[in-house]
Amino acid sequence: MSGNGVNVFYGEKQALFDVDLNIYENQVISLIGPSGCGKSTFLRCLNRMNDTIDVCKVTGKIVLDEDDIYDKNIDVVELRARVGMVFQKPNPFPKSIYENVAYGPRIHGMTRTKDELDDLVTSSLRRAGLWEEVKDRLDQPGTGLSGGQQQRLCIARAIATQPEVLLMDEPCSALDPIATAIIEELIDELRANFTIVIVTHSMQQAARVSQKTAFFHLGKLIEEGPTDQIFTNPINKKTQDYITGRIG
Ligand SMILES: Nc1ncnc2c1ncn2[C@@H]1O[C@H](COP(=O)(O)OP(=O)(O)OP(=O)(O)O)[C@@H](O)[C@H]1O
Repeated sequence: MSGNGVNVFYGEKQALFDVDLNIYENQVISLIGPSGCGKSTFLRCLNRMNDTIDVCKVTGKIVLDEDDIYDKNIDVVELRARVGMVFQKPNPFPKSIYENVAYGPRIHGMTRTKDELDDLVTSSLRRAGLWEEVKDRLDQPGTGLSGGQQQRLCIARAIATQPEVLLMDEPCSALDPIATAIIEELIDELRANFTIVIVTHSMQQAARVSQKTAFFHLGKLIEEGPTDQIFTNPINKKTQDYITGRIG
């Protein structure tokens, strides 16, 4: 997936300026930068989540495989199945654990029989590292799980539609250190099957989970590259200032 010359405006205010970024398959890329620099705005462009904000206008081109995702013929519901999203605060539906995961495959007609749907729910919960903890209570409400379990349920829900790309907007910010460590391990495992874009405020987290890192500042993509290089040998002075704590 890639963004080319992406600009985003909220009314008169421009939030992103001419961003070019390639997102490579089966890698985790972290978007980092000080508060308000446009990380979440860019993330939300990738599955047209910004469409839900009236005053928001996106220009430029974002391509998934060969498809321009802002083309008028793109079905946005289908796009969001191909580019799934996990939010900052776990937000399971007020439904059973099973139904949370079965919802997407059902509305997208991905399975033909109940057995197939059961298999998909099971495999999604397994991949999200939650199966062992919930297999005996699939009919209980998702909202009854712990915060970390709820976030893994949301990950299971997002991967149940077999997306190509998974977007994560500060997925651990509402979690304790143990739940965070579990999610970070999971992100590393999921990389085998999905491309992951994660917004994080934690440079330690970016260093732990991602192969690529992109640094944003005041709406501009300042620098991107292999995570090791960004954190040990950044080219741009602004990146250096950020990673050493001088800005942000
Ligand atoms: N719905 C909105 N309406 C108007 N302006 C917005 C909206 N969402 C974001 N902005 C503005 O766009 C800019 C970028 O915001 P964005 O949330 O993308 O930054 P961020 O880097 O993700 O910040 P944070 O780390 O604090 O979440 C900010 O100036 C913000 O105030």
